[in-house]
Amino acid sequence: DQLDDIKARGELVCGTLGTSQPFSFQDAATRQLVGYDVDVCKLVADKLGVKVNYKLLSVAARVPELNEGRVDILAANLGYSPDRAQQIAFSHSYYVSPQKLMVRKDSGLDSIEALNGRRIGATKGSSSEREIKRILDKSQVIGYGDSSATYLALQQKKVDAQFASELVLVRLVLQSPPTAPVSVIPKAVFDEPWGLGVRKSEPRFLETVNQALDEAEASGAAAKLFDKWFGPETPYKLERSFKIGPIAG
Ligand SMILES: NC(=O)CC[C@H](N)C(=O)O
Repeated sequence: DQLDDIKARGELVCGTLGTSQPFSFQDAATRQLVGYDVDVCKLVADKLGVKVNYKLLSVAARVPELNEGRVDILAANLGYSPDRAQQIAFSHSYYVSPQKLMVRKDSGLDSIEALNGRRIGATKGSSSEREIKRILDKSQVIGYGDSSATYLALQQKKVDAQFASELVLVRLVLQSPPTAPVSVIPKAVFDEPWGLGVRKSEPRFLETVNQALDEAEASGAAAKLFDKWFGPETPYKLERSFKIGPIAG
């Protein structure tokens, strides 16, 4: 099975985004791929005693690349949703993402309810795109290739709001200060657990992945990784509000 294959090969092929600071991105100084998703995948490789080979994927390509066997595992901002869980298996959750709406300040739109019936931009193929259609069911949801393209559409007034993970939104504003000032509506639309993705046909591999995550939780290594990427020394200054564990499906 896949677990034996990976060990024999000596390499875990991990699909990640590569464009999503602080989850997976190129370090400006070293040019290395770094981030929380990158480190979490490395925990799994270490448990298996193999090296990791990262493959960069778009948001929409993640599930097909996994199911067609071109990567072993996804560590790619992958949010749990019931319909996605029909297609792939999720590991225990290693991050919980508040999902938020960002608007232009001059729009006067300042609540989740005010956006129902408006145009909302989200990344094509993301759980954000799918879920916001369901929750704000009077809205027109427009999909863009990635979060930067959606952000541009918000700036250009092609959409009234952008829906994404809080840190994706924070990062967009830090990276390219808006020409039109924006604000994030403080109340989360929902909290999305993120997991590693594996093929449904590989329960033994999934079991080992979960062991690696659970061991990192028990040893404190997972909390350390959280602090490294999101803690007081980072621009985000977040406190860890979750523990690694099974996703309540
Ligand atoms: N833009 C993104 O990073 C998309 C991530 C989103 N949480 C998803 O799983 O689809």
